Amino acid sequence: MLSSLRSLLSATKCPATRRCSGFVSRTRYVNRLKEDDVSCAAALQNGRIFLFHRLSPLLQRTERGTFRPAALISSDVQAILERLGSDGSLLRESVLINCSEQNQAQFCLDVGELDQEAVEEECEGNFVDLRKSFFLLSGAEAPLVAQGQALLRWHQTSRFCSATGQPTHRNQAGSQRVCSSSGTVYYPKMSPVVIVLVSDGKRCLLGRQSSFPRGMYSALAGFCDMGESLEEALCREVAEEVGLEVQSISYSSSQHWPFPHSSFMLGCHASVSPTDTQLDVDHTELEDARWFSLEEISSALQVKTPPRRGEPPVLWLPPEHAIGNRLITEWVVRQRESES
Ligand SMILES: NC(=O)c1ccc[n+]([C@@H]2O[C@H](COP(=O)([O-])OP(=O)(O)OC[C@H]3O[C@@H](n4cnc5c(N)ncnc54)[C@H](O)[C@@H]3O)[C@@H](O)[C@H]2O)c1
Ligand SMILES: [Mg+2]
Repeated sequence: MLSSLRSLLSATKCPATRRCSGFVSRTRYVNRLKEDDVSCAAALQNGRIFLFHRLSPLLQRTERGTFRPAALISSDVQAILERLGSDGSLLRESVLINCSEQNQAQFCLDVGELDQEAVEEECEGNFVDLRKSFFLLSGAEAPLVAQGQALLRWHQTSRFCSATGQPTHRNQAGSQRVCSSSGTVYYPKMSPVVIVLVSDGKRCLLGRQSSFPRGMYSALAGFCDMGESLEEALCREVAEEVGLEVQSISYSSSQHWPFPHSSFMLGCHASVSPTDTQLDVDHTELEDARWFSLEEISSALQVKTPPRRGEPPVLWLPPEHAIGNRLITEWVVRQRESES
């Protein structure tokens, strides 16, 4: 089990290899901004800002009718805030996200204290709930918006030290908060979640929670317990949710996921014996879980928009930039290879 995890880990592409020169300097620049408040304040003056309103990102419609998150110039945001009656100090609450390939620092800012419609009119866009945004944005943009929302949420819920009850203060980048009384340093938190596509060699296993949109199924997922390894969490979740014992595991890839808060999704494939596929679904966790054939999954991958109200139910899968979709697509590729 562990050897297959190791071999897949070594074969997984590093994000830097997908980029051309400049990755190292950009990475070090972002790191410097996290440590140096003066440099970060200067970067903010020339940076790009992604606006949110009560954690919903601002999206603009493109000429092609698609959507993109609005990356506003810092000075434009400052002018808009002033026109809408904010004293200008709000801009300094921006939180550093990253640095673009054009070497511009990227920040996020929640303008929830301003009138939503007035900001939308000024910015020629709309604040769209993050779940809905995820189905409207492309693969490259959704993670940026998710990261921004996760950081803003963490700041909004970490204003006080959980040990002393005293206020915490952030650095300029927003990469940490410090208790004003004890000096305890807090960093943004994530919850590790294992997501696994189980296969019996011919079919793959998908489940749905009652909260999922109608017709949607995904790979099994669950939060890791304190002290568990990834492999232990995976075996426990599969046993708990569908009553199966996993035989082997291989690692695929990972992803930050903003729901319900900040999850760190660790994606794996797992196999069960073809003679041990009888499901015993825990209906307190899952509304349904079923085995699906390659044909069923292949046609579901073609469904790009969820069925409208009143239309007959149809199997559809998580959006392309969700790791669940990636695991399912990898399984389809492997099945086709093994059958050819
Ligand atoms: N990106 C993707 O493709 C994809 C696909 C499927 C699921 N997911 C995500 O995986 C997450 C976990 O899946 P799940 O809901 O089946 O988990 P789960 O099976 O562990 O069940 C959720 C329950 O676990 C408990 N729990 C334990 N630790 C928790 C923590 N740190 N935060 C919240 N609840 C905790 C709670 O009681 C909660 O109701 C979901 O939030 C979902 O958004 C992502
Ligand atoms: Mg689960």
